[in-house]
Amino acid sequence: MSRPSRIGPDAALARLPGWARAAKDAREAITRTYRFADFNTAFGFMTRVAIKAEQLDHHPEWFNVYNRVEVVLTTHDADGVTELDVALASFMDAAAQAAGAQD
Ligand SMILES: C[C@H](O)[C@H](O)[C@H]1CNC2=NC(N)=NC(=O)C2=N1
Repeated sequence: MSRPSRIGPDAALARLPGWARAAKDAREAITRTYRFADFNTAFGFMTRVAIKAEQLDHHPEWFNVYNRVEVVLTTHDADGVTELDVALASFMDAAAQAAGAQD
């Protein structure tokens, strides 16, 4: 998936319960906020996602305060949402669940 083509947010969101259109963003992007037990758990999640992001060569935009991680995903190279965003979002959901995240 080196040159992903745009699938758009609706197709992505249909496969990603818990995710939403990033409404405050002028760009086409999807977002989800995870809450963990504490900072250590949140940062452990981010570390696992960072390793996956490097493998995919696809990187999240995210913001962390203590136990909260806000994520925005979009594919800069495609000017929109692609299969790479679905792949990274799905990995994040599994990692967050394994780390005991609450919505
Ligand atoms: C050169 C490198 O492959 C590109 O810049 C990659 C890196 N990570 C990326 N991450 C995201 N989210 N979108 C991209 O288009 C993107 N492109």
